[in-house]
Amino acid sequence: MNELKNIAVHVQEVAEAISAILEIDVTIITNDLIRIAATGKYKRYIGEQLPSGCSYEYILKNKRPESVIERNLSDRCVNCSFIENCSEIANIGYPILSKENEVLGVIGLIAFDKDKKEYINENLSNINLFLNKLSSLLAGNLKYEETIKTLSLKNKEFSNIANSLEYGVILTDKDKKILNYNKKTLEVLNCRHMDLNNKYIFDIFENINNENLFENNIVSLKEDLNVNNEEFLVKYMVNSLNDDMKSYIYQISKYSNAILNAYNIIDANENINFHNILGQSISIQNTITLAKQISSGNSFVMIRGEEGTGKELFARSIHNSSNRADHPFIKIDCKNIPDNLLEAEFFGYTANNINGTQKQGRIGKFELANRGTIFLDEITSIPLHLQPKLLKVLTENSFHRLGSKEKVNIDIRIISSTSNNLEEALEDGLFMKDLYYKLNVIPINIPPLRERSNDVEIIANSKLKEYCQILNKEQKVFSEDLINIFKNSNWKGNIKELEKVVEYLVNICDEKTIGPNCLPNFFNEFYLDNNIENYENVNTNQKSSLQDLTENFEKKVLSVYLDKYGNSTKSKQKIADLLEINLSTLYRKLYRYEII
Ligand SMILES: Nc1ncnc2c1ncn2[C@@H]1O[C@H](COP(=O)(O)OP(=O)(O)OP(=O)(O)O)[C@@H](O)[C@H]1O
Repeated sequence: MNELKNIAVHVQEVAEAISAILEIDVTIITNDLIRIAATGKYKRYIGEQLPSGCSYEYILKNKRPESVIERNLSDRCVNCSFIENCSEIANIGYPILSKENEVLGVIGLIAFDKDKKEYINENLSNINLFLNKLSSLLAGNLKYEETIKTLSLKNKEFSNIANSLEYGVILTDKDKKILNYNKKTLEVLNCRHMDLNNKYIFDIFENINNENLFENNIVSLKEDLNVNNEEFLVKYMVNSLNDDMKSYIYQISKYSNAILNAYNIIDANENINFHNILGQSISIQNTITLAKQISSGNSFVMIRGEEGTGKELFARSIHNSSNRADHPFIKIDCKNIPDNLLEAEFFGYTANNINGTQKQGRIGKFELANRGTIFLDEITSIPLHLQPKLLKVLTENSFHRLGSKEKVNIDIRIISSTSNNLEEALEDGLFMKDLYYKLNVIPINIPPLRERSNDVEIIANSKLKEYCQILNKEQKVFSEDLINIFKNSNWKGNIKELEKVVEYLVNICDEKTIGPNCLPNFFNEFYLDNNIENYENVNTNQKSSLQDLTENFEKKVLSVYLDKYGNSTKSKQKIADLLEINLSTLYRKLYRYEII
């Protein structure tokens, strides 16, 4: 589309102005020979195409002004398809050129009688000068129009971006007077337009710090806006061309939401559920059934089990199956947070001003978990002095942030866990009995892996599949021998440990079938230490002679040593030495058990 058409109204005004000054008819055409403005006779032809071969075509082509003073003598008119009907006796045309020297159209002055023809003829150079100025003016207007349109589009784009943001954005001038804000601002601050219009940023926030650019300021609202007593994270940026041309952008989010979002990003909790808990053994199936049964209630749950048995997995599954699932699941690692920091971790603290130094407040995990679940991991590590406070909070469903007198009401479900001997801690007075009763409403015990060796194969194979995918390796399988070793291992670290061994094997074993030869040394040692001498593994229900059992055990010992030290003659000599038998005795036994 020709750009002049975008400013057609303005072009017509220019045409009228020229005509009024020079008292000559004016027409303005585009570079595709469409008349977009005209005065006098030609006004009714606005919008129509000019005849082909007309004198303006030359101007468009040559980008130079032209004048036709003697129509019938001019070679500019001989090719014109309208020549027979044309009543013009003289004209002058001036090209409208852009800054880039592109021709946009032509301004034409037309004489229909002798007087006007003479006027043109006598004032040719002055008229040209005048038209030159007008042509530049029109081209300039076009640029201006384009700039305005681009700016309006940009403005729209920025305002749409600002309105799609998840946080509030306030724009102020250099004196911090509010100029604009996005829709989210009203929602985040829970206020109305009238609370922000014609206000300064200091009229909105209580203790906004103007020094810390780009830093998050924790601020609260001024008293009259302060409905929910919430705190906000405010970050601000300066836009500046010079000292006078300066504005500020304030990015505002609710403090609790900001922290919670950060948790949600770090903590990919939402997909974990009971279907993630593997195992067919009766003991784990019973545990899952119980956990499912109690998940919908609000009663506190205490999960007990050795290290790595899946306590957290159960806790998350319970939360995600409960009607709290849409609210946070927040884990507090009681064992790894120093005693003196645990209380602040639980309940948070308020901003204070010590020795003139502003200390920012911090929201506690109990506040963050409101309406959700707190998973208190390893509760026996909660220091004695904190236990009565915790009991009080859980009884009253409210607490105070450290340094604050204000009560914060909460609605949370506690799932606690321990892998320690809690009875011993109770006996020794290291854990308050009342707190224990409060937390232990529904006890869930997770059996260790060694008591459900049938689950080992399922879990090992499932983790193998998972790690092959994670580590981008071809799908591998475990050999039967390796599965047997796994089944007979002690797994002190339970599933967590099995998982690590599987991860190790996927990393280092290149073969498709992973056998015992890939096992790490530490595993062999662990296995030897814990299993060969582990007589608990003897199946007492099976009817076997002592000789059979002994031979079985002997075969197992020899296999494990062969796996560990290898099958070469030198290795066999080493095994014989270690087991304090002759090399020939070792060979005899290997042949007998068919493991050579
Ligand atoms: N039954 C199970 N099926 C599949 N994976 C499991 C199972 N139990 C535990 N896991 C996995 O084992 C690892 C350890 O589980 P989790 O952290 O829940 O155990 P934990 O008892 O809380 O451990 P810790 O005592 O070290 O805190 C996790 O990767 C978890 O997904």
